[in-house]
Amino acid sequence: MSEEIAVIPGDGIGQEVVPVAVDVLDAVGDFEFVHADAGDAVKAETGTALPAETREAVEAADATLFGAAGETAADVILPLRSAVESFVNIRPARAYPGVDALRPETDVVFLRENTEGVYAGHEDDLSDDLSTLTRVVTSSASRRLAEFACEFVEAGRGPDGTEGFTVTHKANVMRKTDGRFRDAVVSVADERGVETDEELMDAFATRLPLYPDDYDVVVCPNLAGDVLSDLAAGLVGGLGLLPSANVGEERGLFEPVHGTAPDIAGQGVANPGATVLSAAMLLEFLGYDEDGQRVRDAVEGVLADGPRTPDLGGDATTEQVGDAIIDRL
Ligand SMILES: NC(=O)c1ccc[n+]([C@@H]2O[C@H](COP(=O)([O-])OP(=O)(O)OC[C@H]3O[C@@H](n4cnc5c(N)ncnc54)[C@H](O)[C@@H]3O)[C@@H](O)[C@H]2O)c1
Ligand SMILES: CC(C)[C@H](C(=O)O)[C@@H](O)C(=O)O
Repeated sequence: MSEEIAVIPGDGIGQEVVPVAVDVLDAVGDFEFVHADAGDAVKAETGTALPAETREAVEAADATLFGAAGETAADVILPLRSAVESFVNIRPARAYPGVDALRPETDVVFLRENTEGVYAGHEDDLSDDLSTLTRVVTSSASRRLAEFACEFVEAGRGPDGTEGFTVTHKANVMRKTDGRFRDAVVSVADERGVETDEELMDAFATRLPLYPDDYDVVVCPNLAGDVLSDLAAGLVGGLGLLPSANVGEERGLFEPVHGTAPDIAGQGVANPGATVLSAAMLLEFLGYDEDGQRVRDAVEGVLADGPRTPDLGGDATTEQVGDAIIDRL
């Protein structure tokens, strides 16, 4: 292994959890790490939240590990997702043995459209009283996401080797935009013979907590994927456990779903699980499936036996949990 990995801790607990994930990657491989800055602190210092050299480091690297940015998050992570040309954000949410979860049966993977929707829209103040936002949906991006979703389930990458997926949307109201999204996704799945079911996203938000067993892979528009994956985090033990992979044709950016957690930042007690699990996704993206699985097993072992950080009812520090994960490796 000699791949180059760009490492951007960012702000808040990003500075605490990313070093743990780098140590984990270092323990299983021989990577070249290129450190780069982004976020609120670098903006305060230099006037820009995303320096050109950081973007260049991400474009040059084989993969990127990102922590979180604060107020400037949208100015950092959205351009970085596009710097790796990622069209899908994979967000697995599962409960782990030993972790007190609201819904221990939860095992669901969100495949979030990563380029469009309101995130690609233009926001305007048109008067003292009126602000507007446009929403962008193309058949091509929706079809590309659907192709990925089909390949994902065909390759058995979904929970329990599921062979189909759920598509969630609000095409009953946003008939043009979500209608286009829904039609494109369903027609690709039909062409490929992949089974789908559809659910309006408001009903989905009720049904997921009630019947988590009913869902394995969920394909959703960009904003819906953001909100629904956080909802799922609440079912499995919190944001400290949700990793994500922004995947493009050639490059990927891996980040926890959580943000900078200002309420606990600086205390050294953030749960590094989400970021270490993101590093496991990075390893798999680079083709090191066995190492990715080893990391996942180590995290799972520590979650089961402890030590655990306070968000999971323990009293361990980030560093102690990191050391325990590395001991298992
Ligand atoms: N990708 C990103 O960079 C990203 C993502 C989300 C939010 N943000 C930014 O983060 C800042 C804070 O946002 P927020 O408070 O809404 O969301 P958050 O994810 O930072 O925190 C929400 C809650 O979850 C807890 N939490 C999150 N991660 C945790 C971890 N690893 N271990 C233990 N507890 C954890 C926090 O303590 C907090 O109570 C905002 O400025 C927001 O813009 C950035
Ligand atoms: C901070 C924000 C731009 C980001 C998003 O909406 O994608 C965050 O909520 C996330 O889930 O990573």
